[in-house]
Amino acid sequence: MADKDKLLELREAIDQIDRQIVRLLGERFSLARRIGEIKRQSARAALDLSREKEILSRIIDLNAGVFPEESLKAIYGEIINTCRTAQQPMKVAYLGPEATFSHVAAINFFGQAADFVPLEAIMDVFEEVESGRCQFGVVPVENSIEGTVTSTLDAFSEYRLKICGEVYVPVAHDLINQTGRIEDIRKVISHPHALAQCRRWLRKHLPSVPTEEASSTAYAARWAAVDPSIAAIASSLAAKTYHLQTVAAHIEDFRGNTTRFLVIGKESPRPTGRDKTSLIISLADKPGALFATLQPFARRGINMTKIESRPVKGEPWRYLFFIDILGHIEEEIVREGIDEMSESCTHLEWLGSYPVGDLPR
Ligand SMILES: C=C(O[C@@H]1C=C(C(=O)O)C=C[C@H]1O)C(=O)O
Repeated sequence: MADKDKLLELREAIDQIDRQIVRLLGERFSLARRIGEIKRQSARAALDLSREKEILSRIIDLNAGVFPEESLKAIYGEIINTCRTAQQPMKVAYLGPEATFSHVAAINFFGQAADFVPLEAIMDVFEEVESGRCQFGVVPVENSIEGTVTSTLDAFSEYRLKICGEVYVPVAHDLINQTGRIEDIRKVISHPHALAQCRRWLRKHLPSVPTEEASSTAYAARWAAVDPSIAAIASSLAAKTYHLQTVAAHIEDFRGNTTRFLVIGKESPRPTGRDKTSLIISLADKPGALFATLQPFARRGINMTKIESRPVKGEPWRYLFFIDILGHIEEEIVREGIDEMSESCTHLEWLGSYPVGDLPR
């Protein structure tokens, strides 16, 4: 057969497969909608992360190895995210404006099909979810260089919301402006953290150009979009969103900079087999109080991944402790550990159990 005929034949086979894929995607979407109706009748949550995890690992096993695994995961992730929206409108509040790293985290967790609502402050995100105007919210909780985002921790003691998931986002900073030319830059604008994280690069490449602080990297990008003399340090999503060009990518002085985000909602997901549990406790004012509260986990071999103290507002020198442990509250060993812990603290609140997020590679 001539090359031309062979090409036509193979392309016809691909067209045929695409028709099947699109038909099957529609069928999958309709089935998800029917499942959604049953869930509604029985007042079950639409989002079922443990079922999603089962599906994803089965899909990876089914793959004969020809199709690259990371791409398969990404495609399937997006299919599942879209099928979720057949069951429930996924309205997701995040710390805006558009193209912040919170937005990147929200897209990573909920896919492109969700309805994203940018808000001005972390408190607003909690408010929007508590009021039910959004089903979920995404807020930053910790950066690997700058440490804890204290306003997020503080909001947990004011709102009765649960953690539904965590997302780790690599923080890569790009220098962006209208032309992509370094010669056009008269001022560099960004969030103080981003400026601090790119200090050495700026000193080397733009030594005489002044910098100015903005309330977020995305605001800085918005600014650059209306002023050709300004460059912003922001995410590549910000460059795309505000139609800017990249002068230089990855200008951060330290690689591996990562931010952990929390997904908040009204209820926590079921166990998936690899989960984390978050708690807030307060202690009696006596020697060994913290030691006594943590012992129930140590004895059971439960790994504590984080402990952080925050002052109690209006009660000087009293503290709340935020604790993360590995495991789900529905696992007996975790439940018992928490029950025993509650005997030695003055207050204990379960913030949620949720799947452990993947660390960026
Ligand atoms: C379809 C379902 O609902 C949602 C969508 C899923 C999917 O598209 O595979 C899986 C779990 C749920 O988050 C289901 O529960 O089976």
